[in-house]
Amino acid sequence: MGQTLCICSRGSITIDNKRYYFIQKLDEGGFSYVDLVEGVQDGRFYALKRILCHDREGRQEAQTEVEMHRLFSHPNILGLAGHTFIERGGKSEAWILLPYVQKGSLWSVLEKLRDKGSFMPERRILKVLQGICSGLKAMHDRGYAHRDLKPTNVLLEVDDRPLLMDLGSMNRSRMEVKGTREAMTVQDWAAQRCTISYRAPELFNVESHCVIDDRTDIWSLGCVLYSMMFLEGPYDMVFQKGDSVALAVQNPVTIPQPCRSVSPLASQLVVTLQSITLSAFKASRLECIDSK
Ligand SMILES: Nc1ncnc2c1ncn2[C@@H]1O[C@H](COP(=O)(O)OP(=O)(O)OP(=O)(O)O)[C@@H](O)[C@H]1O
Repeated sequence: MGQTLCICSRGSITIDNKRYYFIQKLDEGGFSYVDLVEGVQDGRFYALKRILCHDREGRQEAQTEVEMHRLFSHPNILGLAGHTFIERGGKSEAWILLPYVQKGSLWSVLEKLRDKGSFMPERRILKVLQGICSGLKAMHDRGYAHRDLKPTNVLLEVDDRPLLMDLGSMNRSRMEVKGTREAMTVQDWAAQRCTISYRAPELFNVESHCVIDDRTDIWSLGCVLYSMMFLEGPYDMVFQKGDSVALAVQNPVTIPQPCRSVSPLASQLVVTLQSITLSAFKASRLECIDSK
């Protein structure tokens, strides 16, 4: 995979000896451009994610993203259709070819509901949540964490089957931090790679002796569930107002009142998910203090 590529004049590209026509731009992420392309042989649509790698580290990160897609063959994790690296003017660009998911991201679905003054029925929320949990579990079972779970990183198939995507921040779920320097490295990495309003508390101020694990994803999962229930993330407003998210995540999450359309059980679930991770985080801090 990733051996050959040519860019032809009629707006087509070749990856692994297969030709694809450029159709249109799809979206832009923080690290990439995403275009819609069509396979000449199979007539299928694909999303071509292009990541500009500024240095060797950037290239390695893109390579890791490719490997993470390859590692999983799961109904709730986006697969890989092909990839290549191209070199241009001393810089390299990673081209990651992914199956195109027409309905788009969970976030775009939530935005449309909000614009219509509508909401997501609880049954639908639970179905999507179950799929997300299943994809996350597959990652955690193999010793990896997603680290950037959020509604823009979940694609929805027409039947609402969620697909976890943007695997560029994934790494081994257990990170043992030994000393201030390592703590700063993890904290700086999290500041770049884990979206602030879905970032777990332990990644804001990384302790100098601690273990970071896959509970960071469970925190983000709680935020995603909250977004499905209230059509905005629990810390979106805090961030938009310019207040400190790092501070806000230390306190219990607030449920908008009056709490429309969701049962007390569902609101309790979001609070529980987050309090589990927050208390685990506080307990691990106490262990750190004790062991010093
Ligand atoms: N396979 C796909 N099918 C449909 N749309 C896609 C696909 N892949 C990406 N997109 C669209 O492109 C957007 C950006 O993709 P992606 O999140 O992978 O980029 P990114 O640069 O890593 O973004 P960020 O780091 O800002 O989350 C997605 O939110 C989605 O709207």
